[in-house]
Amino acid sequence: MKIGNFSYPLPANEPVLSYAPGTKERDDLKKALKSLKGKKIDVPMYIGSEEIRTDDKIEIRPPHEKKFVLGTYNQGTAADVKKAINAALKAKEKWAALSWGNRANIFLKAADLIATKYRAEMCATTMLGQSKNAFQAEIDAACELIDFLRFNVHFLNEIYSQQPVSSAGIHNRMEYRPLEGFVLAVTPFNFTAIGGNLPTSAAMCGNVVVWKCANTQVFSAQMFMRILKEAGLPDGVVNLIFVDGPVLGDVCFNHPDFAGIHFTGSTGVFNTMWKHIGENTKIYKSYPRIVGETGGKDFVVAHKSADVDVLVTALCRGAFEYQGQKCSAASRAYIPSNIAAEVKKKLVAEIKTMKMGTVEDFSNFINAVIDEKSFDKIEEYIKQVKRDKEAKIIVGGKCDKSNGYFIEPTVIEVTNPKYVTMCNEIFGPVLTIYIYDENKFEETLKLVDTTSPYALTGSIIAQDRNAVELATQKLKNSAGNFYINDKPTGAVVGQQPFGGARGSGTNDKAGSIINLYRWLSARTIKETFIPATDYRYAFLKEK
Ligand SMILES: NC(=O)C1=CN([C@@H]2O[C@H](COP(=O)(O)OP(=O)(O)OC[C@H]3O[C@@H](n4cnc5c(N)ncnc54)[C@H](O)[C@@H]3O)[C@@H](O)[C@H]2O)C=CC1
Ligand SMILES: N[C@@H](CCC(=O)O)C(=O)O
Repeated sequence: MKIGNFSYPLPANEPVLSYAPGTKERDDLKKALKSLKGKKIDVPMYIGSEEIRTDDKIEIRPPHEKKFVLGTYNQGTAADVKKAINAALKAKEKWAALSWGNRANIFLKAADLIATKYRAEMCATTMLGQSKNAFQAEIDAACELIDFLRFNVHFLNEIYSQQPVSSAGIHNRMEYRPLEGFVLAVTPFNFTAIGGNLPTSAAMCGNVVVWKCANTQVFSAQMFMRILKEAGLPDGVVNLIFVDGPVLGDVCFNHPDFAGIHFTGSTGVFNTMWKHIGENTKIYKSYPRIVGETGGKDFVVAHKSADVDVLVTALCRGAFEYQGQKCSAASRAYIPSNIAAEVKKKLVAEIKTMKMGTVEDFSNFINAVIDEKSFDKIEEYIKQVKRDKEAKIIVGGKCDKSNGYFIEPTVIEVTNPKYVTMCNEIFGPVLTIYIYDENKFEETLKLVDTTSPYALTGSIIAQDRNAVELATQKLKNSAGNFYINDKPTGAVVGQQPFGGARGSGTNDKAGSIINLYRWLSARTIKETFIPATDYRYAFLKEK
C-alpha cells in the first residue's frame, strides 16, 4: 500500500578519502589487505538462497604477485546458468510487487555499508584481485559504487514522478513496470563499480537479474554480493554466477524469458551478443533491451596555445592510472610542433619517476596488468614497434612477467598518424603520440575524428577559446565524454554521465536517468469518469 510520496533528494558525491600517511583509512586498509591474504576464501556462486560450490575450483591470484593464491572460486556450467534463470524468475513477482520505498532502501543501505563497515574490504579486494593502488580502488570500489547506488535511487524516483497530463473528465497515469523476464548483466574486470552497477540498476527498477562478472573480478564481486545480501536484497533478485562467456550466451540468449542485456566489455564480445540476440527475436516475449558500453581509443589533442604542464599531467594521469586499463584512458595524443620538444622532455621525465610494483607498497603508482593474456597482447604491440620504422619508443617498453604482469608505462612516437597503435584499443599502459604542424589544427581535428571506430572520451588542451570552440564543434561525434583542459578519464557519477557512441557502445550513460529508462517498460493507463454512451460525434447530428 502506498501512503505517501517519499522523497529521495539529489545526493552528494561520496567524498574521496586520501589514504595519506597517518590516516585511519590507511591503517584500516593495510589491515584489510593483510587479513584477506591470510584467509584463502572459497567463493561460491550465489543462486537464489543457495551458495553453490562445484568440483571445478579456479585459483584467484593477484596479478602483481602471481605465485600467491588468495583463494578459489567455483566455476559453473550451463546447468548453473539455467538454475540462476529459474531462481530469478521465481523471485520476480514478489520483487516487482515490493513497494518502491522498501526496494530503494535496500540499495541505500548497501551504499552506506560500503561507505562505512566494508569500505576497507571493498577497496582491499579490488586492490588484490585487480591490481589497483589504494587511490584507484577508493575512487572505484568505494566512491563510484556508492554514487551509482545513491544516484540511481534518486533518478528512478524522478522517473516514477514523471506523469502524463490529464484533461477534463479523465485521469492519465504511467506505470513504470520492470521488463517481462530476466535481465542478464555481464561485467568487465576493470571497475568493481561497473560490476556492481550493471546488475543493481536493473534490479532497482524491479527486474530480476543473472549476473556474470569477469573471472578476474570475482574477488571483489563476491564482496559486493555479500553486502547486497546483508542490506536485505531478497534471494534470487541478483544471482551471481561464474561460467564461460559462450556457455552463458548459449543458455540466456536462447531463453524465451530473456528480456535484456546490460553489458560492459569489449566491442567484439558485444557485437557477437547482438548478432546472437538478433537471430533469436522470434523466441522472445518482447524485443530485448540491448545496452552495452564497449571499447575506446581515447584522444588528447593539444592546441599550440596549450599549457605544457596541464597537457603533461593530463597525459600522465589519463594514460597510465590503473595501467591504462580504463576504457576512457588517453591512448593517442596529438601534439603541436611548437611545444613538442618541451612536452616530450617533461613527459619522459615524469614517467621515469613513476614507481611500479605491488599494491601493498603505497608508493607505487603503477601496478600490474590484469592477466597473462592481456600482458602478452600488450607486449606484442610493443615488440612490433621495435620492428617498425614509423614508430619508436621514447620511454618505457620493458615487460616482465616473472613475478607479476608488469609493463612499464610506455610512450610511442609515430610519424604515421594512422599507425596501428594510434587506431587499435590496447588496454594497457601504452600511449602513442603524433606531432603535427602547429598551423594545421583544423586538419588535425579531422584526423582525430576519422582515425578510430570508437567514440568514447577525448580532451582538448588549449588556452585559446577559439581553439576550444572549434574542437568542441568538429569533434561533436568523436566522444561521448569530452573534456576541456583535463584528462579524459575519471568521470564522476552525477557530474559527467559516462558513455560513448560509434564502436564504443549504445551511449546509455551509466549512472544517469537515461540508463534507467532502458530497464523499464511503461504502461499508460487512461480512466474516463463519465464514459460516452453513443458512438455518434456531434458533427454527425442534424439540426
Ligand atoms: N565503455 C565503457 O564504459 C567500458 C568499456 N570497457 C571495455 O571492456 C574491455 C575490457 O574488459 P574485459 O573484461 O577484458 O572485456 P571482455 O569483453 O573480454 O569481457 C567482458 C565480459 O564479457 C564476458 N564474455 C567474454 N566473452 C563472452 C561471450 N562470448 N559471451 C558472453 N560473455 C562473454 C567476460 O567473461 C566478461 O564478463 C575493454 O575493451 C574496455 O574498453 C570496460 C569498462 C568500461
Ligand atoms: N568511468 C571511468 C571509465 C570506465 C572504464 O574505464 O571502465 C572513467 O571515466 O574513468
